[in-house]
Amino acid sequence: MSDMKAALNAARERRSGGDDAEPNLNPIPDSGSRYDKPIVIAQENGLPIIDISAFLDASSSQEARRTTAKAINAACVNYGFFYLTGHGIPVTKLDEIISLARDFFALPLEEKNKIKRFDAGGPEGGDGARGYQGLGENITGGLQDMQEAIDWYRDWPEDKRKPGDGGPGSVKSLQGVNLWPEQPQELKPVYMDYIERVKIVGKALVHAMGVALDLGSVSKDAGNTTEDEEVFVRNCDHSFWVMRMIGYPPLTTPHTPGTDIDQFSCGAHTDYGCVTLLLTDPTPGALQVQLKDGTWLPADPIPGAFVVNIGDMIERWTNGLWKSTLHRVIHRGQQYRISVPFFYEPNFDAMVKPLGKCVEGTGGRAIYQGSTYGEHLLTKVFSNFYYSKRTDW
Ligand SMILES: N=C(N)NCCCC[C@H](N)C(=O)O
Ligand SMILES: O=C(O)CCC(=O)C(=O)O
Ligand SMILES: [Fe+2]
Repeated sequence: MSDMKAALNAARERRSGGDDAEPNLNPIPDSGSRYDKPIVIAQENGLPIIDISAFLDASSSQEARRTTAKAINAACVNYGFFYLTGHGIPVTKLDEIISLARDFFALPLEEKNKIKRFDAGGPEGGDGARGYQGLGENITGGLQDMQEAIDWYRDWPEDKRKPGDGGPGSVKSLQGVNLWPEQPQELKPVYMDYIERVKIVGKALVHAMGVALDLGSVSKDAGNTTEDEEVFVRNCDHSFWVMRMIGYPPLTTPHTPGTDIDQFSCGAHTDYGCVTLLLTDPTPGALQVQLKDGTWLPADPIPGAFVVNIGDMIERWTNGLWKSTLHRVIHRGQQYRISVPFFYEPNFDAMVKPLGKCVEGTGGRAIYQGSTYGEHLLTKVFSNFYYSKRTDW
């Protein structure tokens, strides 16, 4: 932990413009636009590439949809991860998202802290989950992640507040409104527009997943009205989405082969809900995905494509047929890395339990109990922050 602390302090020092400040704190990659190359449509030895356009275009044929759905099923059974193309969001828009994030993180800490996440010192005091989190504030697997970030969630309107006392696991931290930076000025309108577009892609994707599981063939005669290919679409019709804008300074401690890695940009974890649509800058070698044999595969960005992975709720709905895959970030590159995952999630109150069709297909026994997405999210949120007043770290 002391190495980690030293590294965090060194990074803070550099970013606050200490004596040995490096001039190139937050450089824009000099490779030009990341979208100046043609979109790759197939690749060897990597994650599969899925084109989602058949589920976005109302006039596409059943056959085209079936083909896409089959590819999704194979990708989800084998990896839980894939690249997504054909999403219809212009590359100029994606470039703008990354460059505005870069501009925000390059601001002085004092400016970023104007929208700091409310930290009352721990679960007992109640805390806010929305807003800016500085280096060292995020925890994964008990270790501090070398990253800073902003989290935005679906709005939680005042008149829909649930009673919450701010006690352990309280829903209070997720209620309220988002905190938006004043600088750069265009960030809020550009990101709000992006959220609307990426939600459409998320909806198409969970629709395709219902088709991929062949849920349309579930018999309604057997009194089953809750399982059909739109089951995920319905459970996400008020998606409690999360958007996270992350900045990663390069890790500072070299790793000795043969020893445990003790510093991560983001430690190994699974995502919590339905599908994550991840947009990153072109930095290679940072995001790694765990394969079934336990080895780690780099999931390097493909220009114009999202990296998509399924979350814990899809694993639960499919009774483990599709796994919510472990992934991690180890960024030892030269430049400051940006990523913007959009988590398209179920409704906060969606009850998630294994689908009958999936239970049948996985040996006949449900391996998960039912609970709501909100309950799952709350347990995660509270183990994710370094609380200022906790002393047991
Ligand atoms: N909504 C999501 N997935 N947010 C990002 C999760 C990063 C890992 C987290 N600290 C953990 O330990 O789960
Ligand atoms: O930065 C990345 O590439 C992935 C981040 C991630 O997995 C997460 O925030 O859940
Ligand atoms: Fe993740």
